[in-house]
Amino acid sequence: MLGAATRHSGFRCATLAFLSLAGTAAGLLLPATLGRALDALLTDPSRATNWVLRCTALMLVLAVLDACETVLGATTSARATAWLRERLTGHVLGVGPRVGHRFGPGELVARLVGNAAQAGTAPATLAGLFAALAAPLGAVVALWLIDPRLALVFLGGVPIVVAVLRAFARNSSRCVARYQDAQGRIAGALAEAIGGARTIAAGGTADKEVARILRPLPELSREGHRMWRVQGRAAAQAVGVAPLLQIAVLATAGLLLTQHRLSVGELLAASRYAVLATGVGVLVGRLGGLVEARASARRLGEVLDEPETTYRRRHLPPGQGTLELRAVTARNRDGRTVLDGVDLVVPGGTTMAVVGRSGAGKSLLAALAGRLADPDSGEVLLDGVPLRELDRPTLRRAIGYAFERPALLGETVEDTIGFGHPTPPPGRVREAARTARADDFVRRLPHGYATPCTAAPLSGGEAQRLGLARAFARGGRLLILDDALSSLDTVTEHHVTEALFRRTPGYGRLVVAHRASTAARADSVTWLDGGHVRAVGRHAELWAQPGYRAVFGSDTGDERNGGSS
Ligand SMILES: Nc1ncnc2c1ncn2[C@@H]1O[C@H](COP(=O)(O)OP(=O)(O)OP(=O)(O)O)[C@@H](O)[C@H]1O
Repeated sequence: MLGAATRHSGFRCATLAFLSLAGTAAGLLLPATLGRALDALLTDPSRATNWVLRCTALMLVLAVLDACETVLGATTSARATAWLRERLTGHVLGVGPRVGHRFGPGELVARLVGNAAQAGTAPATLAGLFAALAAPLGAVVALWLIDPRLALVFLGGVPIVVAVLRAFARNSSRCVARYQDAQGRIAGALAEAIGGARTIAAGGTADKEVARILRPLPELSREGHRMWRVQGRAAAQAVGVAPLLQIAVLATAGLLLTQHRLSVGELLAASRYAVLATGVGVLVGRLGGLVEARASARRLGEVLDEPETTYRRRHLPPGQGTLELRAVTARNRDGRTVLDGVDLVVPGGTTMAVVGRSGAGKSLLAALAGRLADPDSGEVLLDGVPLRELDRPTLRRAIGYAFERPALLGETVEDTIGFGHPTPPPGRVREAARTARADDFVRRLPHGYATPCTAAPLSGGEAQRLGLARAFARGGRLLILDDALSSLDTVTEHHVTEALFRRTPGYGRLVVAHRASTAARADSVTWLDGGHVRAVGRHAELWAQPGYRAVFGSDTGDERNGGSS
C-alpha cells in the first residue's frame, strides 16, 4: 500500500527527495565554508570577504530549499491522501455490501478519513527520511576528510545510536497499531449509535451508550501514553549519547589543534559536523511519522484485500426475467449455513412471494437473486445465463431493487427516484411515482419533485414509496422487492401490489413478504424454512398447513385471502 502511494507520487517524491538532499548537501557545506571564512579572517583578511559571501549564499540557498520542501511536502501528502481515498472509496463500492458487513460503516469511515490521511504522509516522510539519514552520514564523511581520527572517535558511539533507533521503531509500531485499532472501534460504535439515535432516545440509554462508545478510551489513553514514553525514552537516550559523542569529537579536535594538525576553522567545522552527525532527533521524528503511516497503510490494505466483485462480458438473450436458483448454498458472515442447496424457479412474467420466519434467509435470497451477494456454491441464472457471467451494465439494467429502508440518494426528490444509470427521463419518473402512489405527496412538498431530499422529512411509508418508484422507473426484466411494502398502509399496499402484480407480461417479480395479503396476491409463494424451500405453491393452497399460517403469526384461516378481499 505504501509502495503504491509512493509510486503514485513518483515525480513529486523524487523532486522532494532531491530538494531534501540538496538542502542536506548545502547544510553539510556550510560548516566547512564557515571554517574557511574563520581561517581566512585570522590569517589573510583580504580573502575573508569571498568566504563570508559564500557562507551567506549557502544560508540563502538553505532557506529557499527549506521553503520549497515545506510546500512540496504538504502538497505531496495531500495528493497522496486524495489518491488513497479515491482508490479506497472506489474499492469499497466495487466490493458492495459485503465490505460494510465485515468492517461496519464507522470503522470504514475512520479508515477512509483518518488512516488515509496518515498513510498519505508516507511518500513525503520517506523522501525526508533519506535526507535525515544523509545528514549524519555526510557529517561523518566530512569529519573523516578533516581528520580520520575524528570520524573514528564518533563511530565508536554509533552502535548505541542504532540500537536506540531500532528499539524505537519496534516499540512504537506496536503502540501505534493498537492505538489505531482502538480509534476504529470508537468510530464504529459511534456510527452505530448515530444510526440508532431514535432507539437510544426512546430507551433513555444515552449515558450507557456514551459509556459503550468510549469503552476503548482507557486503552486509547494507555497506548497514547506508551507511545509518548517510547518516543521520550528514545529522545532522552539520544540526548544522553549525543553530547558525549560531540564532546569526544571536540576534545580530539582540540588535541589535534594543539599539535598543529588542525586549524581553528577546522575545529569550528568539526564541532558543527559533530552536531550534525548526532542529529538523531530529526531521525526519530521522521521514523515516528513513517511508523504511523505504515500502521495506517496496513489498515487500508485490509480493506483493499477484500476482493472486488468481478464481472464477465455476456449479455442477456431476449426473455421475460425467468430467475433460477440451482443448488444454491449461502452462509452468513459467521459461517452459518443460511440457505442450503436451494433450487427455485420464478417463471418470467410472474410474481413469486418469498415468505418464512424471521431469519429464514429471505433477504439473503433476494440479495443472491440480483447479485448483491454471490452464493458460496451453486448458481443463480437469469433467462438461462449465470449472473456471474453478465457484464455489470447488463446485470444492473436487467434487475431492479426496492428495499425496506431505501437510501434517498441524490439532490432532489426527482433525482432520488431517477437514481441510477442511465437516468430515466422525467416522464418515466412521474409515471413510476404515480404507480408507487408517491406522486400525490411529492407534489405537496414545497418544491414538488425539485424539493431537496434534505428538506423533505418523509415518513417510513413515504420513503418506501420513493424506493418503489425508483425501482419502477428503472424497469428491467426482474424486479426484486425486499420487504419494500412493509411500511405501506393496507390501502396503499393494495393499490401498489395491484399495479405491480397485474399480469404484466415481460418481467418477473420476486417479493419478500411478511404480510399474508401480499403473498395472497402473488402468482406463487416460496416458503423458506430451516435453510430449505419447504414448499412452493399458491397462498390459498399453502394456507391449509398450520406451519405456513404460523409464519404470519396466525393459526386461523381469516387471512386466507390476505384479509383484503
Ligand atoms: N447479503 C447478505 N450476505 C450475507 N449474509 C446475509 C446477507 N443478508 C442476510 N444475511 C444473513 O442471513 C441470515 C438471515 O438473514 P435474512 O435477513 O436473510 O433473514 P430474513 O428471513 O430476511 O429475516 P427478517 O424477516 O427478520 O428480515 C442472517 O444471519 C444474516 O446475517
